[in-house]
Amino acid sequence: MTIFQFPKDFKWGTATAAYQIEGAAAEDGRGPSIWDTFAKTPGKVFNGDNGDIACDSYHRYEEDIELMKQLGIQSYRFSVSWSRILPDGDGEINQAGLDYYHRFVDKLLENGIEPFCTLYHWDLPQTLQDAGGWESSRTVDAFVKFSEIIYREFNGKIKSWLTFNEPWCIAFLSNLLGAHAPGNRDLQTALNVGHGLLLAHGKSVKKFRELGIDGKIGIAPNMEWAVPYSKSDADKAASERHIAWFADWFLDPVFKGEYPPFMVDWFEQAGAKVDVKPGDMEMISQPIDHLGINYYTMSVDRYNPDAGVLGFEQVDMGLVQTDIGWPVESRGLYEALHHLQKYGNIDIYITENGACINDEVENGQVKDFRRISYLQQHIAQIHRAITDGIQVKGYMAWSMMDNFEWAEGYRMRFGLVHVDYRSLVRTPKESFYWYQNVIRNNWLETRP
Ligand SMILES: CCOCCOc1ccc(-c2cn(C[C@@H]3NC[C@@H](O)[C@H]3O)nn2)cc1
Repeated sequence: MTIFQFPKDFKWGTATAAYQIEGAAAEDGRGPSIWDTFAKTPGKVFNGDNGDIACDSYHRYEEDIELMKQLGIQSYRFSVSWSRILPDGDGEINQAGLDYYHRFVDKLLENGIEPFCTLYHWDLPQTLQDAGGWESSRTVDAFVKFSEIIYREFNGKIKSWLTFNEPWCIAFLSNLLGAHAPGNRDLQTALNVGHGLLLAHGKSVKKFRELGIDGKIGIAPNMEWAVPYSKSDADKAASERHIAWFADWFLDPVFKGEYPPFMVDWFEQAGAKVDVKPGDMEMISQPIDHLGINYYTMSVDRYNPDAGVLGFEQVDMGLVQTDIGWPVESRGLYEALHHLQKYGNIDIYITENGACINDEVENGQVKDFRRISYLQQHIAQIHRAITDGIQVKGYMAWSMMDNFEWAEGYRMRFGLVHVDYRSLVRTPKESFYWYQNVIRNNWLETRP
């Protein structure tokens, strides 16, 4: 057996997002978001599932926080529903929305749990989408207004902040691949959306500094590690495009003030170009304090000019897969963390990592041993990176509880806690108790 001791100030946590757990979609003044619209568009979400009820955490947050306390986490990552605060995106403030998040954050603090807040986790108010979405300066300005309201309201209560969750999903999954809301399938739109959200990020960070908010702020890209299928230059270039598509396309602007030139060229060959205005890149590259990284899987890539805009296909190498079909390869997390060092040795939080394992409750238990194996492998790789001097400061398992997994609806379960969506009964899984032990010890034990 090996013991991996973590630094004494390492933060163990879990993560969720508003639309995925809250429910109460039209309660207390909340306005519709693009996910309310998308989920109710036939054929977009498995089984026609939507977030009307979800885990009903809007009403059950005290029970959820009790489970977090039992788990022993130091930090809980959540997101704010923008359309609960500004129902039409940039108009009148809905005080009931602010009141809810005060009750919620106060309950976390009462229980000694640090609130780690994501401002934007995909639920754009529909009125802003109707007005052009992230391609429009109105949405960019509205995000700055929304973030300023939350900064001012929770200054002193919330000290860890993220502007955007998974820019790749917001820009490309949602506007090139069409798999997520609003479901566009156009490369130029995707590039415009990516630039819009980066501008909003930079302007919001600038506002955060101007207000003198007591805390730290960053952004949370999702990363997929990729290796070439063969030694050919074409396959090597394909895997490099894959990695850059998810990470560098957003992190080069934030840290270097420019898009990665080789990707700019690749997209231009595909007929699309970002319209960068004077001052944009200076605004986007406001210094940040930490980086959230969401990691789930890695890929073996082969060049294929017919395989979509990026010209790579993922080769099935027979790896164990989770129930959503993602290969399990924890070494990709280690490699991804080293890849990020080119931006400097910035504080990094693993803001999402977890496994889709769809085990159900049997005799009051959920024996999700495959999730334990996944978590153990990935946490071990984090320890390996820390040993190399990489500043990983925390780990937030995705997810605290089973929830609405976007286009997959409720069939895909990532939670440490099982949710029965009919009764809304929560049942801690075996992985909950395993993680509780890791947190209590602040070390990981590999099985003998
Ligand atoms: C038409 C082609 O479609 C291909 C699907 O391609 C992807 C890629 C990546 C994802 C994905 C999902 N998650 C988990 C979430 N992260 C944020 C949190 O809300 C979790 O629910 N991470 N990445 C989904 C789909």
